[in-house]
Amino acid sequence: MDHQSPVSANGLNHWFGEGEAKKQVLFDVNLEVARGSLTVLVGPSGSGKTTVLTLLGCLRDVQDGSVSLLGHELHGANSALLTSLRRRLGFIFQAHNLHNSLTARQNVVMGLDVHGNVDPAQASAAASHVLTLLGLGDRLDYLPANLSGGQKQRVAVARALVGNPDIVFADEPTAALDRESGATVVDMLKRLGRERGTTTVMVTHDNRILDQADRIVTLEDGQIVDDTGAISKAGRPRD
Ligand SMILES: Nc1ncnc2c1ncn2[C@@H]1O[C@H](COP(=O)(O)OP(=O)(O)OP(=O)(O)O)[C@@H](O)[C@H]1O
Repeated sequence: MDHQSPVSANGLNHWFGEGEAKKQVLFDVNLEVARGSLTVLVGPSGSGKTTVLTLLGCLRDVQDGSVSLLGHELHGANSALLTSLRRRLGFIFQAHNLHNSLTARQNVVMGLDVHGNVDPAQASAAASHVLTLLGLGDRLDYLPANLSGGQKQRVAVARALVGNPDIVFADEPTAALDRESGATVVDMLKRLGRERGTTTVMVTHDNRILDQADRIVTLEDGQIVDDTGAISKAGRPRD
């Protein structure tokens, strides 16, 4: 049915700044991600990981080269297309941006708002379900102020996943999590990959995730210098 890679970059270059200060930060990045896989971007600070993630996730305009997302070219895409594509994506960032006046469950329901008319009872049930899977079944009606950092991060993960996104983009999603919570999040992403074909692209330094990744792409100075794990394989080759 869907033989196309859900996300790919071809000859991707990117610059920040203007005039004298203009600086190229990505150089000819080529990447094709397999549906349902967990791909991890690693590399030193400043190597371009977040820039790649935000370009693939249509959070930044493509300046040069091509990004194909769910079969659509992002270079030159109009805002209507970008908006409709973003509805099919889930984002997990380190700064979890929860609404402080809303409960955990209400925050997760917000993740469904982009989908328009969702029955409130169904939305609430879906939010409860995902939060429970992430070990927060007894915290549904807590405000963020009464949750730990790790619990808040799991609420943010639930919010990203509740709408059944086709692709999840995550930037250090487990940094604030203890071992067990981190494992729960990764297990869930892997399971969604197997069962629903959800594709995850993640920036992380977390060794526990590297062990589970189907593919590890290493960036240095804006270039891919290593790419471990073939697109057609479900499991990363072990060395
Ligand atoms: N908004 C911006 N304006 C100017 N330069 C930027 C901007 N964002 C990133 N950069 C520069 O682009 C390069 C790549 O940054 P990026 O954040 O993508 O790297 P990273 O690998 O994600 O780093 P980290 O691991 O520290 O988050 C760095 O040199 C950074 O200083």
